[in-house]
Amino acid sequence: MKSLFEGSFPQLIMFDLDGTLVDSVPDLASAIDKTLQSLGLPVVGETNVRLWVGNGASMLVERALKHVSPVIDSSLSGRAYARFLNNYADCLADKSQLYGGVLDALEKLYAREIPMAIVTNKPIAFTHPLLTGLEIAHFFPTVLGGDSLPAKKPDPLPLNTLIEQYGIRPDQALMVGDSVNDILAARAAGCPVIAVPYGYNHGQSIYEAGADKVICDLGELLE
Ligand SMILES: O=C(O)COP(=O)(O)O
Ligand SMILES: [Mg+2]
Repeated sequence: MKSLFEGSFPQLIMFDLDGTLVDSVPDLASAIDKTLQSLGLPVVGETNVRLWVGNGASMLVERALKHVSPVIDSSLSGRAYARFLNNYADCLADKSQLYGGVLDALEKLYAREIPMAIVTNKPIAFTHPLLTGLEIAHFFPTVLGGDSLPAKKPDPLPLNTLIEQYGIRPDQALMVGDSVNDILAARAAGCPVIAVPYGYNHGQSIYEAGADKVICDLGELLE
């Protein structure tokens, strides 16, 4: 990471959440399948949900509905979304787990006093309980969810907002994420971006998505 920052460390690291720090798909898939079942629709399972995460909860529900139902009207969408919100609230930290190496890397970055923030497209109402459930909330004084601001990734607004809040230049911040949305947002904000290949990028390889670097373990951020 130092080579990206000419021998020093970034003054702010903005982490994506789902697919970067946390494998949240098992719980998202449970909530989606419970929602579909309650509407008399077929379930879709984890493998499909893994391809659909990354553009927020309402897009996830829309993608699941499109997969199972030839006709989707706004009433079905509305009911499905409301049920999904309830179902996911009930299970969001049941099976979700930090990826290997994440806790150790966060502890070491925290010990080096590098400010860290969360920039996720997950609704903020789910983000805080998930961070608390995984016992990593204390690392992140600032947390932006997909509905915290008028626009979410790939729009650069959340990143720009944090960069301004911390009073730094875009090239002094670093985005770390698993999807093309993270990379597009970072590019539009003018900040460097490191990607991880183990998360959710809509079934596409992240290696061709234009990150400055791809790392397999967040521990590499300390090298
Ligand atoms: O809810 C989502 O779409 C996932 O969000 P994230 O990958 O931006 O954390
Ligand atoms: Mg992600």
